[in-house]
Amino acid sequence: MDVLWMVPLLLIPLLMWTSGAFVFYFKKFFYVAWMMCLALLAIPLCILKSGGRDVENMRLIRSLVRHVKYLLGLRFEVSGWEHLQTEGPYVIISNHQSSLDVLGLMEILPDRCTMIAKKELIYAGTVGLICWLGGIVFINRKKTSDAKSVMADAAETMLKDQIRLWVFPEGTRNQNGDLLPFKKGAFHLAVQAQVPIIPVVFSSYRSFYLRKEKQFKSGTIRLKILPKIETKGLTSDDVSDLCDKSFNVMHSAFLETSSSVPQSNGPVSH
Ligand SMILES: CCCCC/C=C\C/C=C\CCCCCCCC(=O)SCCNC(=O)CCNC(=O)[C@H](O)C(C)(C)COP(=O)(O)OP(=O)(O)OC[C@H]1O[C@@H](n2cnc3c(N)ncnc32)[C@H](O)[C@@H]1OP(=O)(O)O
Ligand SMILES: CCCCCCCC/C=C\CCCCCCCC(=O)OC[C@@H](O)COP(=O)(O)O
Repeated sequence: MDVLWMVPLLLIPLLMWTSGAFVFYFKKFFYVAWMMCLALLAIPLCILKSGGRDVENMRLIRSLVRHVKYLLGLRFEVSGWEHLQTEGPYVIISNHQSSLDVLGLMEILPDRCTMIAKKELIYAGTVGLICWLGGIVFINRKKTSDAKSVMADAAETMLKDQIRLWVFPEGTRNQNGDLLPFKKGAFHLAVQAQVPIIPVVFSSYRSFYLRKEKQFKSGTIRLKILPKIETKGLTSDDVSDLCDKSFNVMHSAFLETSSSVPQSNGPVSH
């Protein structure tokens, strides 16, 4: 009789373990904690290697992050590698569903490529510091004039230092099953630097990751690299059309890749 009260005590952890919500919180916590630890390891290595803030640090960051997908049960299927075989600077644009996008980004990140990110990211502990060391360009989304001026400087730096920049033109994370309308910054940047745009599409995460429903299963992400869009000879008057054209090709690719993503059921093989 005395031991009967222990049954719920044993059952509760068992139920939590098998419940989707427990797995969701566990995986999210693990992801953040692991990235923080990796960043802690990367900080001294980057400082020793490059002496401080340098886009070359992204090589080391990329190699340290690549295994994380296995720990979370995620698999990437990449197509269109040939479109990244472009010399010199360019702007990569991609959709943005979650902080998990960093894993896909690191799968295909070309050399000398860094990102544009919201300035709040710099306060994310060791991750913030590693972002700064990796040369990430921080913008204040609430002050368009500041963001524009930082991006104008970035256009000059791209050309001077032969740097590629990755921008999330939706301007925020979005998991509504579609793309948000694009902000214009990435297109002004490409036109100002007169460099091509390479669109990249992540298929929908909804088959394995649902933030509101607290679901985080194993799953497959299709990463489609699309043909470059030239900006040579374009001016600021062409930015709206360029933005619409980029949105349309990415929207079609998003719908196409998302409809054919394999459903996730338990662990995946790699
Ligand atoms: C080893 C262990 C490591 C562990 C850690 C692992 C990894 C770390 C490393 C990497 C991690 C990287 C992760 C990065 C993720 C970051 C994701 C983000 O932060 S997304 C959010 C930030 N990004 C953006 O917001 C970019 C997109 N936004 C824009 O481009 C915006 O346009 C804007 C510049 C912010 C302005 O915003 P606004 O809301 O005002 O947008 P509009 O587009 O409507 O523009 C208004 C108006 O201004 C004109 N405009 C816009 N930009 C420019 C410009 N550059 N020059 C000139 N004019 C500009 C625009 O045309 C509009 O005018 P009009 O209406 O007349 O056309
Ligand atoms: C002092 C400690 C603070 C802890 C903060 C934890 C930080 C997260 C740590 C690890 C996560 C892995 C790396 C992620 C970088 C992801 C960046 C990202 O995706 O930012 C969100 C931003 O694009 C859009 O934000 P909004 O949805 O517009 O707002």
